[in-house]
Amino acid sequence: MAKALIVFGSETGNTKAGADLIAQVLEGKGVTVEIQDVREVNADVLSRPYDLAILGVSTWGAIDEEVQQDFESFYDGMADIDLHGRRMAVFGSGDQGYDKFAKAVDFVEQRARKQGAEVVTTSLKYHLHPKDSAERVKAWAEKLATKLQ
Ligand SMILES: Cc1cc2nc3c(=O)[nH]c(=O)nc-3n(C[C@H](O)[C@H](O)[C@H](O)COP(=O)(O)O)c2cc1C
Repeated sequence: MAKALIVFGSETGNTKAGADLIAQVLEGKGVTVEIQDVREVNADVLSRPYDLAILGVSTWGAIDEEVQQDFESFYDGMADIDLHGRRMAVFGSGDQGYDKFAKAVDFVEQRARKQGAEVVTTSLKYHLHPKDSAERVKAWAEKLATKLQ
């Protein structure tokens, strides 16, 4: 059975809600999912033998590679990890009212690629709570599940 890791950083719960929804879809497809709050892990967790690591990060300011505050040390730690051979995907909540919508997702995706990871699908960005984008979020998770077959 495929194993996926989801690590999320979430200030007000919007990215966490996405993580929960994605986990629910993957589990429904028979994937074993471990969800971790980014405050509880460091980037070394990405070296463990998951079939897919999914990173969820929200955006609080979009300058100088800014990521959600709890995610900062994990993001810094990613720079020291060889991710060749690792399969990853990235998602996160933002607010479409900002010029740079959900930019932290791009920063994390770029870092994953730079460290050698294969990013298996286009990163997912949604506005605020995923309830208004639930179908799109679920479709994204279903696409991830197909990558694990
Ligand atoms: C001070 C502040 C700055 C923010 N900056 C951005 C931004 O630059 N781009 C964006 O898309 N959203 C921005 N947001 C919106 C958050 O990303 C959005 O509320 C998101 O849903 C929070 O997700 P979380 O609860 O998972 O942390 C900002 C919010 C606050 C309060």
